[in-house]
Amino acid sequence: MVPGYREVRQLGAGRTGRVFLATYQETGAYVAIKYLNATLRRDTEFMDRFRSDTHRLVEIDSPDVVRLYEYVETATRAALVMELVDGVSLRTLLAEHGRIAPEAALAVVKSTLLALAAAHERGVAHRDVTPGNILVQADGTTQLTDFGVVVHAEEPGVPAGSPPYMAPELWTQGRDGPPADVYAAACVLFEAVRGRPPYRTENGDGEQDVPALRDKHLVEPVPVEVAPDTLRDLLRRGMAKDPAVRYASARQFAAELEEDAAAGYGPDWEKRGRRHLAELATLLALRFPLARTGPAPSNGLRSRLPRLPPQLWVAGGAVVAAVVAILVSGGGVPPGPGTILLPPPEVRDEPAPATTSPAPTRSSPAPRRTAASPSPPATRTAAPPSPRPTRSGQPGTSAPIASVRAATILRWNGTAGTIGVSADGTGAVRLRIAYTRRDGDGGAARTVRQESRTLRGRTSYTSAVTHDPGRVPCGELAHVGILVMTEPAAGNGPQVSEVALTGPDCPAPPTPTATRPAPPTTDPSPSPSTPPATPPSNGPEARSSAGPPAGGPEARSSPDPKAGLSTPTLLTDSPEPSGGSPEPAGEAFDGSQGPAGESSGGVQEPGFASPADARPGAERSG
Ligand SMILES: Nc1ncnc2c1ncn2[C@@H]1O[C@H](COP(=O)(O)OP(=O)(O)OP(=O)(O)O)[C@@H](O)[C@H]1O
Repeated sequence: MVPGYREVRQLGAGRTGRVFLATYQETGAYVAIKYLNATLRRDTEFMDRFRSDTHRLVEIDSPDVVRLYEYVETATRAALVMELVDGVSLRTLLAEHGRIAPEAALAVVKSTLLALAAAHERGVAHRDVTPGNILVQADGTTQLTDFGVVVHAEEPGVPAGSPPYMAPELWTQGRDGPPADVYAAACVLFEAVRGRPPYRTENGDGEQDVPALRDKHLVEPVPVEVAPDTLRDLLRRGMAKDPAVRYASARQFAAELEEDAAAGYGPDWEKRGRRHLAELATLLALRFPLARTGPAPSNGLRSRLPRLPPQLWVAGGAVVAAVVAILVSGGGVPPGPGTILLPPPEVRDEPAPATTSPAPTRSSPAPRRTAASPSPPATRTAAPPSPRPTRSGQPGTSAPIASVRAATILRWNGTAGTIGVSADGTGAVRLRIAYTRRDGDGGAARTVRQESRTLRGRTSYTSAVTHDPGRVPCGELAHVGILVMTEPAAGNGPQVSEVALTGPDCPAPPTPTATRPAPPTTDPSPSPSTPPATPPSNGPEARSSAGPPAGGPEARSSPDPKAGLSTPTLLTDSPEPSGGSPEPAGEAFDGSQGPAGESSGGVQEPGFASPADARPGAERSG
């Protein structure tokens, strides 16, 4: 383990190394640490270039780039300590949801291009722009990671990179650089709206036929005809075979994308795109690094297993057993000559952001240090950084906002529940709630309803929710879930809870020997007109409970026939030490509660697509 950090668990492994969730011991802040694999470490040409890139990468302070805090190299390890992004990769999102709406694709690629521009302007190329290196957070913002970490394909003579995204000049001259990054970003734009990269060649075993793929990149026209009209020019120029015909820079591409997107989808295209991404990402919230972990410990690591639903609650994918082991410690990285210590994670107090439009600026890193000793630099002594810098990214909100410490599902039984929110200030907090249903034991969860509420004027809120879970057929099982997130994002991340409701017993089949009609019986299944929130005594029964992934009291499910009778109102409030705010209610509904995808007052933001809208065939084309 890198000195000064404590490993929590492995987040994943790819072709270039393994990534761990870790905490910075001194402050408890979460970070992600990537260990480069041995093949890369043995490649001296790669290492020389990479080392020099890291010196420039550590200086990039852009909301679109995953911040590099430290690069630590010893004789046996090379580790990148990075900002932890509590989200999923675009690759995972596309694998689960298929293609995404054009506005969402444009929003991702705009952010990616701005990230590339920030790096290019410092003389660093990414070299491997793929959906796997774009991380999507619960608020729909995205960040680009893995700059310069690129491997050679298995085939001899194939340049380093990911073949589905490699520009012609890379194939023919091995020329990487900004134009090749622009090409790859355009390929990602195509993939986001089509659900597959622009060129595909698979041999019989489902593996890529790399030489055939090379030929397609070199000669086959860009398949713009299958893309929405608005995107066609962008794809044509972004993926031009000749780098001289391509956009001159990532920044120019971003500017033209912005223009075309506004012309094709209206001025609020980005807001809609981010909301769409936010919804798709939060449906995968149990895959977020912190969903399994809980809030950052203030001092050291809390040694406890996360409380999790027994099954991963995801849409569009198989339900997988979530067996999580927390790895409390890892092998130590022996300090030695050659250790390079770059600036440590930024240490910040966490004032509530003053405005919502730009992402908070991260302070410039401290001057770079080179040290042979593992002792932390002097700048590591201040207060803890936040678990993740809360990016504002709250499109459309203009009221002052608070920073949200935690959102907790205090109670959830499938028809009613209680959500607690604590904030550091009295500014507005948007509470977003999605309700899901999954029938049977397997299957995918689908969002059946979503709502949002604005909380303001207090620092602590308790908000009641009610929900009609729908009918559960006799003898069957339905899993009814609630997903809670806030804007700004809560320090403990999105919260989820799911309960299983069982339908009533099925009536026994009539016996064939009966000679006269049986006396009338009550239909054990609730009729569709049964009031939703008052399940009959033989109605759906909550069979199991699932606690929130982290923090706060566990959501216990118990059948509560009275639950849900009350209108969703609010709220209790913790007294302010200053004597309390004269402000009235802390919660204001900013819309009604309608089925997902329905336009219902202020809840469904214009163009806030439901997951169904994102599925193939639902695209808007120019
Ligand atoms: N800064 C980060 N914050 C949170 N998760 C991260 C971060 N960096 C990487 N991850 C996650 O760690 C996992 C492994 O990442 P890694 O970059 O090693 O593999 P990859 O991108 O899947 O493949 P490749 O190495 O081929 O690029 C992925 O699930 C990725 O989303």
